[in-house]
Amino acid sequence: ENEEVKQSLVRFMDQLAAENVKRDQSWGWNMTSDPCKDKWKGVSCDLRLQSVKKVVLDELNLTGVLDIGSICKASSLFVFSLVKNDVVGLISGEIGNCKRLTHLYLNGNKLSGHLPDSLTQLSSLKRFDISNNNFSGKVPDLSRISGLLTFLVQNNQLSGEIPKLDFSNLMQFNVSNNNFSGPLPDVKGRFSAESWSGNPQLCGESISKACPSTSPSSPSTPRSNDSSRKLFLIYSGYAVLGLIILLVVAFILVGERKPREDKTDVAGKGVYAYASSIYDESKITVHKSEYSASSDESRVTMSPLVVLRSPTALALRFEDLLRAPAELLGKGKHGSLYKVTLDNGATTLAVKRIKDWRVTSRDFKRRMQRLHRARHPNILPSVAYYSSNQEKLVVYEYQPNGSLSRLIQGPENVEAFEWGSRLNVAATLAEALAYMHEELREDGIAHGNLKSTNILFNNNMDPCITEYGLMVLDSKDPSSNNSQSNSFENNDSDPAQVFRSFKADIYGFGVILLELVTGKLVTNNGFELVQWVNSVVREEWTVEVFERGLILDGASEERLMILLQIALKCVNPNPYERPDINQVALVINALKDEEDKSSFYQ
Ligand SMILES: Nc1ncnc2c1ncn2[C@@H]1O[C@H](COP(=O)(O)OP(=O)(O)OP(=O)(O)O)[C@@H](O)[C@H]1O
Repeated sequence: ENEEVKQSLVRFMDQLAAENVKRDQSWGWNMTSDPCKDKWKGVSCDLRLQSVKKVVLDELNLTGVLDIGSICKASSLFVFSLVKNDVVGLISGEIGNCKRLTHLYLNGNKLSGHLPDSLTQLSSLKRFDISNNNFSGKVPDLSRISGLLTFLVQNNQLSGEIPKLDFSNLMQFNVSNNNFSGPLPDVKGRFSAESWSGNPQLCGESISKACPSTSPSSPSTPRSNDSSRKLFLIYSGYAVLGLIILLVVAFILVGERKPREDKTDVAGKGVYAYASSIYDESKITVHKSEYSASSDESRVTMSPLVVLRSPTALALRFEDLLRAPAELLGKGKHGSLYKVTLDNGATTLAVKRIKDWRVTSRDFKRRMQRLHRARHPNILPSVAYYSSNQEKLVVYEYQPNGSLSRLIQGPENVEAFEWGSRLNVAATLAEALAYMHEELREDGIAHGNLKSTNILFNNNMDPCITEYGLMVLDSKDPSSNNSQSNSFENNDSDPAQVFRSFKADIYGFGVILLELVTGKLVTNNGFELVQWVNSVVREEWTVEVFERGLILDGASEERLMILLQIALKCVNPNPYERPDINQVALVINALKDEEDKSSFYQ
């Protein structure tokens, strides 16, 4: 860390009034030592970048005030935890510097005062726990933090309406025992009544308390008021009617004078307006490009693109997509992938053209809409899709930071992929897959083609699973325990087929784990890698399996071995013997916690 950051960190610790804590030589947090090299108390670093990654100061009897602006000077901070101390106040400072902060745990202190507005700037935040403190006032609008998984603020004195949040990914939520008031947000009973309890002024269906009617009419209103309101309504009715007639006449006159405008030119109308307007039209005309339909004509007629979310400020249009420069990134068994550049390079998309998917447009659309609703921060959402009888396209945002496959097998000069980060990736992916399996089991939609080229790193370098649900097992293929095919004939409702496709994901995940621990190249759906690992383990040379660099870097052999055992269970040739993803996620997350603890306290 540079001197300025170090100074801020020392200031941060001084504010915590840590003098009542015995600080021995190993404590650090002074200007004469280095947070990373000298392993300051509670500090973990990115070994390659030598930057502070985590600060965990749980249960250390710390008092004083929390100068969050100073700790945020370490802009590479991911995790900040100050659980169960006696800290009383919060100085908000430049909290926005903590751009990469994903975990903020302040629970179990005596923190009071208002929450700073700058919290809204923590756009990477996933876990937020300030429960069991004395915070008061309103919670700032956090609805733009789209990846929030945990929001725990119970046992404070917070007030105002229930804060604005993006509820779509939230898994843990509790606002109980505060002074919140007003109606509950519409979250369809996803959280138990206890999560809201202890807020006497809250109302809503989920807590069986009707909200007071907002209608202004009341029996005690004087009669004269009533009649004047009636008169006002009558006159406004006439005025609106007059205005409508005027507009219709003006519209007809203008229509007669002007030549007909291009129907599809609706840029600026907003993506959703555009999507629905073209969706209602039965057909639009587009120019053929390299990755458009296989017809030889230069102009072909197609059904429209359905836009789910737009990565650009303007509406995403199919014509633009087809006309834009496209670069072929890959041509596999299941289709091709193109990098498409729009708006003179301002927007880059990845367009997957799926080969031979025999699914009706109706079923495809239903599947894509269902996938769109099951959102998770580590699952890359599709931006748009297109379906005709000959063609299925799915559009994603282009992720410039490469895939997991590239990171594992990349040349020596790409950044070292250390053991802690590998375990982190494994735990994140397991959690994301567990979430999707839970959400989509009833619909029978598994990933279908889980492999390390389909794990991409987003702008925060968080791993994201892409192409979820775009492949389906071929029930007629006897070797389909782990091979995928698009011979899809709406088998989502066949329980045996659904079972096998979910278990094929477990196999795919097992191969990814093997890649992470061995650092070896995968070919043929990982079949050779699985064979090789099994043969080495059979000969009891298990340690030889692990990538040498990991052991040399001091990765825990015990934890490597546990991860290997999980991987081998996942790639069991018998799908019935493969574990459930929830069990897998649980064990890997426990491993990760252990790893985190050992690196915090070593
Ligand atoms: N949204 C994206 N942004 C950036 N790169 C991507 C994106 N989606 C895929 N890629 C990368 O593009 C390359 C080609 O993708 P493609 O999907 O064709 O490969 P594949 O996953 O090996 O094949 P298939 O999915 O047909 O089995 C892969 O290296 C993949 O990591």
